[in-house]
Amino acid sequence: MNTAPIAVALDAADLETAARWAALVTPHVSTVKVGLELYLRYGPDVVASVRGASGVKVFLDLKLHDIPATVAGAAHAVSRLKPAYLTVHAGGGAAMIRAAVEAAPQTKIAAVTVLTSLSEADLAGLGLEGSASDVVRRMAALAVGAGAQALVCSPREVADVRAEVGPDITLITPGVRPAGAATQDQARVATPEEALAAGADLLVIGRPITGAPDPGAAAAGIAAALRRTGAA
Ligand SMILES: O=c1ccn([C@@H]2O[C@H](COP(=O)(O)O)[C@@H](O)[C@H]2O)c(=O)[nH]1
Repeated sequence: MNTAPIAVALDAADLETAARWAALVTPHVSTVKVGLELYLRYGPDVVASVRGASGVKVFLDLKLHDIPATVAGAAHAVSRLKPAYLTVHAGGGAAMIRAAVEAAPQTKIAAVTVLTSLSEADLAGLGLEGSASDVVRRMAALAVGAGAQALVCSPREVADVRAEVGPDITLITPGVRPAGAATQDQARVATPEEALAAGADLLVIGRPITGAPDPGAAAAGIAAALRRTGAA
């Protein structure tokens, strides 16, 4: 069966839970995502634990942000884990992004443009000029110019970003919530169907799946809804 273009965020407090969630969702989704909490608790071994025998793609969401030499070293260090994607913050600048790209040639470097937890008011508070879409598009152009092969943005900007960077860049969208689901700490959100229709390639979905009584059934339900609507 074809899996849905979803990366399930395995934001668990312990490795057993993360590995169990991964085993439950991998029949239905293309990718599982390891974030800072899990990686900092358990280190590199976490990747093999969630990958299991299924061969599911692993998205390493470490959001590297440091001087270019340090990011190059970190990207090189984790590239042996063979993640499909590794995140860096676009705000680290072009030289930093390029350093990551050169240090991990087998991994798609995904630049986080503007965190999906930030609202338009937050951006103004940070002194960033323009709408969220303006800021995201500026970050996207800079990151792609530095060699990033993927971008992380909210589903609300994805159509504008696609117009900015063209068809060859993988657009990844957290901030995805099925209709009626709680937004929690996400500020710029849309439904899975809206995100794909706007041009997203990979939807990051965490708590709406992992917080469900049966994460496997929740992932299967979202995947089936996307197939029904023709979105995936
Ligand atoms: O801008 C960003 C970048 C990364 N994330 C990560 O995605 C998941 C979202 O989880 P939900 O439970 O679906 O909110 C989480 O791991 C974040 O670290 C993001 O949300 N926004």
